[in-house]
Amino acid sequence: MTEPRTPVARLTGGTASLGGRPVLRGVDLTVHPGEVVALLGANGSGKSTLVRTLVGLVPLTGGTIELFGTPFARFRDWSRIGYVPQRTTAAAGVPASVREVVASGLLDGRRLFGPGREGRAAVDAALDAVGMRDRARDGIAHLSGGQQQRVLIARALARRPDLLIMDEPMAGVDLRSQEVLAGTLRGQQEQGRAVLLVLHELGPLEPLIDRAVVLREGCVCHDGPPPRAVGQHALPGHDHVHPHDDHTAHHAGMGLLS
Ligand SMILES: Nc1ncnc2c1ncn2[C@@H]1O[C@H](COP(=O)(O)OP(=O)(O)OP(=O)(O)O)[C@@H](O)[C@H]1O
Repeated sequence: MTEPRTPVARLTGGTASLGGRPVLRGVDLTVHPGEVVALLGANGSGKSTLVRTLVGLVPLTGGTIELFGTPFARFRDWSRIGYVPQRTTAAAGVPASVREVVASGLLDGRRLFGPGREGRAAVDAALDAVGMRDRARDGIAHLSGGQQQRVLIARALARRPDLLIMDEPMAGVDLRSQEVLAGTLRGQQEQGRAVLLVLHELGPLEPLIDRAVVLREGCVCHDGPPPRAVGQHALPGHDHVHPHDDHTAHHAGMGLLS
């Protein structure tokens, strides 16, 4: 008999409030090793809040989180988790080079993760993985939105995370960046590492998704196979608009997996 594998993340009965308003209202979510899980739902359904509770950016008001089998309060092994936040235009004001941003992904608490040479190799590998090695010395502010997204993915990949969490990585990015993202998902899958990604629709990533969890008004209304072909737009209550969606993803996305 095989040992049941410890989930990489488990949220049980999770509740959270923002600005005094309940945003998560009793959410159960489990991510197993090697799984690629999509978190779907309409604007404001609580997707970002959910992933932010998992990385400690939003406190739970009720329920429990376990990461790699360890209760949240005792979890210290943050280098096993990579987090790519929802992209904003804030990067435009950051005077850092691509390499510096990626290297910052190796900061673990107050110390650099690993010795210098090993750290540099990890940064190079992450830059290669997203096709940005040749831009390493460029300022992040000089990149397109999609390229900035790739740098943030590389920043998370530099840790070689066992759980990679990405919040709307497809929003408003170009075709090449979508391809990089799909390659990242495949790479994680092949290495038996888990991915949790917030998406507003499955789109061309659908074949790479093992399971979809759909939130509606802070509750899980579906947890199972990805809603096939018709995508998330067929789900009741779907009404998603995205502020930085430039429609590139929708028009160019079909070439993603070819
Ligand atoms: N800092 C905040 N203070 C108060 N309310 C907030 C705050 N951040 C988010 N909210 C509200 O919490 C709810 C859930 O937001 P959240 O960003 O988790 O949803 P989402 O499903 O990720 O939405 P989107 O698809 O638009 O990113 C929304 O109604 C939002 O307006």
